[in-house]
Amino acid sequence: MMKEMADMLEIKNLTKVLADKLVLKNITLTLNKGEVLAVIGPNGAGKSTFFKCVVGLLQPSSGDISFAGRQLTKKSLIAKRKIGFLGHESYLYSSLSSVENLLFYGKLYKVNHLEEKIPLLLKEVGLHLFKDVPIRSFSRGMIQRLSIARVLLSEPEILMLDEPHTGLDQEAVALLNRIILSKKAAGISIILISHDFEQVHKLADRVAVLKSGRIIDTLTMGEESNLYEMKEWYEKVVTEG
Ligand SMILES: Nc1ncnc2c1ncn2[C@@H]1O[C@H](COP(=O)(O)OP(=O)(O)OP(=O)(O)O)[C@@H](O)[C@H]1O
Repeated sequence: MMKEMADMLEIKNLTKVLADKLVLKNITLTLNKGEVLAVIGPNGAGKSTFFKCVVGLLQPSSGDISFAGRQLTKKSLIAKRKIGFLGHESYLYSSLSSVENLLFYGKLYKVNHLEEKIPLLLKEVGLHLFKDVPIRSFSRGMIQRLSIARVLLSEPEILMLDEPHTGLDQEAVALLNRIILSKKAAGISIILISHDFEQVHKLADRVAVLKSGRIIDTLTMGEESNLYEMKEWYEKVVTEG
């Protein structure tokens, strides 16, 4: 039981073949409760494919994924309910308002107390003044804020955020980081894909480097770790790995 609490997500020997190419090669990773893990790596390394396999948008070619000690199967609902996935697409409906979009997803995921939760979430992401406007008029940053609200709506225990800072202004980056750190403090486990070393340094407890479909090294961040050293480590690992 203790082990189940510690290991929120356990990925063992995950592989994925796409169009005859081995895109993920034996990925083994564990995510602990309340941990922020950053996955970094060059373009095309397989980061997004890795996320899609874990959340069930892609079927892994082989390997095991367990959530709190329970194996995720092909049609597992656990992944959908417990893992909140923020990908490159917003999955939002442009003709609907913020409130309507969140109502739609809330009903889909059978979220309780939707009427109370939606205004609170829109306030949390700073969109409450635009709550009834069809989102087709939204900027990229506003869409990203609403996507974050959508992901948080079902109160996931794991957040998987694929390049969540992309397209956000400084204020929105700060807001997103506050949300990430407050969820971590509440015991939520978070995996983050990012090309932004500054944000990775601010947020991550551990950093994993994915290159050519393999995790080639990981780094545990301490109190003392600095951004410059993290970048140096990454450059070395990617050059040699
Ligand atoms: N549907 C697909 N069919 C064939 N190959 C694919 C498909 N999707 C992705 N790939 C290939 O898989 C590899 C990994 O792509 P992926 O998007 O996961 O990388 P990434 O690390 O997220 O890259 P980036 O940092 O550029 O977002 C790339 O070589 C890509 O061309």
